[in-house]
Order: sequence, then structure tokens, then C-alpha cells
Amino acid sequence: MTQRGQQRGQRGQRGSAVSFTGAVRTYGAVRAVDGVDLDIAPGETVALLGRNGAGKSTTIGLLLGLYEPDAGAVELFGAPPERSVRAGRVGAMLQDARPVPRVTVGELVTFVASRYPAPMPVARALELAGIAGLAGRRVDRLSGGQVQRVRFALALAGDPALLVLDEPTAALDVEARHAFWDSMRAYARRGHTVLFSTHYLEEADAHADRIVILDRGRIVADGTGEDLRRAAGGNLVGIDLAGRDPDSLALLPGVRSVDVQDGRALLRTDDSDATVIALAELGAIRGLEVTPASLDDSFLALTAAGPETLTESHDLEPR
Ligand SMILES: Nc1ncnc2c1ncn2[C@@H]1O[C@H](COP(=O)(O)OP(=O)(O)OP(=O)(O)O)[C@@H](O)[C@H]1O
Repeated sequence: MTQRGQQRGQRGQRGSAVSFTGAVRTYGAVRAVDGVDLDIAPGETVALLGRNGAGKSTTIGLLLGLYEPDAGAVELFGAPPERSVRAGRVGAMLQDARPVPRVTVGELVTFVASRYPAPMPVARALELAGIAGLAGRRVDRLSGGQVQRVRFALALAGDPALLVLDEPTAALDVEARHAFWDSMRAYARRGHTVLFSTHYLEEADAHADRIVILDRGRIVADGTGEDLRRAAGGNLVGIDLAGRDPDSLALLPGVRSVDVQDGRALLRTDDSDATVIALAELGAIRGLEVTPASLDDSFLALTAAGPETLTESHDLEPR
């Protein structure tokens, strides 16, 4: 059984960690979250990926019970979000949370940990967040990246079953990013559920079991990085057009789309062998190049469609 299959099985026995059913949240005319159905099993690490304004922060706000859905329902561990949050089962790292001034890092983390029923040792939270050396420093005198790591320590302090991280690496330098992901993975390996939002495709691919792509408030894809690449067309086949009409290329086997630039056609294809054979039969293989579609290509393909085509999500694995 796949890891996801096992996790779905676990959910059957233990219920969902996160469950959205037709959730909607509007701001005036803007449907920031527009009918989201999402189920996350205990122990899964899920990336919420989307462009600016896609609805990631609003989804996280609904999940944490910061806002009520206008329609539909959101539950954490089978109960309203507030109940799970109050019970200390959820730790969150939000984008705009400002640590209180004039206290030290150690004091702040100790205070927050004390609000939880079964916190982790403060030293452990500081160590996981990579700020053991900053315990005695005032939080209002830290750099942006250091504050970000304090927020991570605060999210971890209660040893929560569900860790929710809104763009957790936004202010971090390369080294801090690596350290952050190492810690996050170590936490997830202990059976905790993690949901993080990001703009970075590589981070989602490298650090999540599953990637959920949001676009204009809707889920347009849900699967592993590999699933997403396949869903968007597995390979790119490039050829020199040499005066050939690019429209006819769209009809070749496997081809999903054709982009033309500087006299070259780039064919996104599900079946590059069949596409290349058909091109060869047409005598159209000048400058032939076959490359796997990157996750970037897939992401752009999945989020480039007009609003009317976004009503159905690509559920990439049978449930
Ligand atoms: N308080 C608000 N009032 C009005 N509109 C809002 C509000 N918060 C969010 N929106 C709108 O809802 C949509 C979704 O915003 P949201 O912040 O959830 O997106 P996001 O994916 O987190 O974006 P980013 O990656 O830029 O942080 C956007 O169109 C945004 O302008």
C-alpha cells in the first residue's frame, strides 16, 4: 500500500486531522475560499501551494477557527477548530504574528508552553527552531529571520498533534531554511500532522507527502509532486518548426498543449514516445529535445486555466 493509502487507512480508524467540506469564505465580492473539500489524515505532511491571493492564508484562518466559513464546514480531529485549538492540539505559525516586546525568547517560549497541557521541554523547542543560542535575547531586538524562528519555536512549544505553518520560510536565509525543514521533518516523523503553505514549488515537492494546489479559492490539484507532474503532462518535446504550421501539432498523440516561441514549438505531452514517433513520421524532428516537465511547468499549467475550467479539481489518487 502507498504511504497515502496507509494514511487514508489510518484516517478510517482514527478520523481526519483536518476536514473541510464545501468550505466558503467571502470578502465582499471576493470568494477567497470557494468550496474547498480537503481531508488530511493524522501523520500526513501537506503543502498548500498557490500564487499570491490564491486563498492559502484564508484557508489556514478557517482551519484555525480564526474565521467562520460562510458556507460548508471545517473540523479538526472531528470537532470545531476552536475546541482543538483550546485543547492544545494545534500549533500555528502565522505570517503576521508579532511577538510581544520586552521579553526574552526563553521567557516567551516558556510562557506559551505553559498554556499547553503537555508541552515539549522549552530547551527542545528552542533547539528544534535553531535558536538555542538566543534564549536570553529580547524578542523585539531580533532580525526578521530570527523572529521567524521564534514563531516556529512558539508553534512547537505545546508539542501539538497538528502544526500549521503559513509561509514558514519566507524570511529565512538558505542555511536557516535547510535547518527549518530538517526540524519540520523530524517533527512530522514522530507521527504529527503538518500543514504548511508556500509559494515555493521545490519546497512543497521536497518536504510534503502531498501537495494541494489552490487557485482562486479552489483546489485545482491534490497529489504527490509526481502525480502533479503527470497530471499536467509528463514531458516537454521541443522541435524547430522550420516553417511548419504549429496548429497541426496539437492533434498528435499524447499532446496536451503547444507553445510556440522563436520558431520552436514546445509540446506538453502525456506520451512522449508516441509524440516523437508521430513527429518522426511527419519528418518534423529538427532540433528535437525531450525533457521531463518540471513541477514549475505543472504548476503553471494547472493554475493558468480560466475560472470557468476550475470547478473540478484534479483528484490525483483514488480515494
Ligand atoms: N481581510 C480581507 N479583506 C478583503 N479581502 C481579503 C481579505 N483577506 C484576503 N482577501 C482576499 O482574499 C483572497 C485570498 O487571500 P489570501 O490572503 O487567503 O491569499 P494567499 O494565497 O494567502 O495569498 P499570499 O500568497 O499573497 O499570502 C485575495 O483575493 C485577497 O485579496
